[in-house]
Amino acid sequence: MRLELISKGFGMREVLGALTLSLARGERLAVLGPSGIGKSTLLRILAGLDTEFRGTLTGDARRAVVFQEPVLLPWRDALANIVIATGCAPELARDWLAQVGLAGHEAKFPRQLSLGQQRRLALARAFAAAPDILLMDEPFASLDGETAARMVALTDALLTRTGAGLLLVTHAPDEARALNAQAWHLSGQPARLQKD
Ligand SMILES: Nc1ncnc2c1ncn2[C@@H]1O[C@H](COP(=O)(O)OP(=O)(O)OP(=O)(O)O)[C@@H](O)[C@H]1O
Repeated sequence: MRLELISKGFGMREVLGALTLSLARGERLAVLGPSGIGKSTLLRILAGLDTEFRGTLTGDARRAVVFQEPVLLPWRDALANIVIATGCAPELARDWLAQVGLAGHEAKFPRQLSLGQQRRLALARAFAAAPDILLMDEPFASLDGETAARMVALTDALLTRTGAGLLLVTHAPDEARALNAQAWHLSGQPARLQKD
């Protein structure tokens, strides 16, 4: 997957300036920067969720996105949340639930799960889609320290096991380090990407 961005703005305001970013399976990249700089905007472009930009996005990598809020279907149980979103077989969904430590929680509804468990369900759903690249937007924010550390370790293990690439948007350099992700910084107005 390769993005050659000329610019991205909202209305008259240019948020992102020219930048080039390539990412393949097995590669890990973290995009850091202050609040409001354009990190989520960049992730949404890479995810294919925002096509209103000047530039080109090329490649046929399968992508899955994990947002800060788990964005689950409230009236469907954990298993159905994965099956409906990905179209995968129930057995595969069950296997992914087990891999994120949610075996036995298949029939629970999102409101019956803690925030940490909901985040793990969202992670299982993302991996069940068999992505080449996992795009994560502040996925560890607002979890307590221990839960966040466990989730980072789990993400690291699943990325290694599946060979998926990672683009992580975060405020936290230590998350990038813990995931062995190369850190890039967004700064300036309009924002540019700089290697650490
Ligand atoms: N749909 C939109 N319409 C108008 N402006 C927007 C829209 N989405 C984002 N922006 C603006 O673009 C800028 C970048 O926003 P973005 O959410 O990408 O920043 P961020 O770096 O992800 O911030 P945070 O770390 O707080 O999530 C902000 O000034 C924001 O107000």
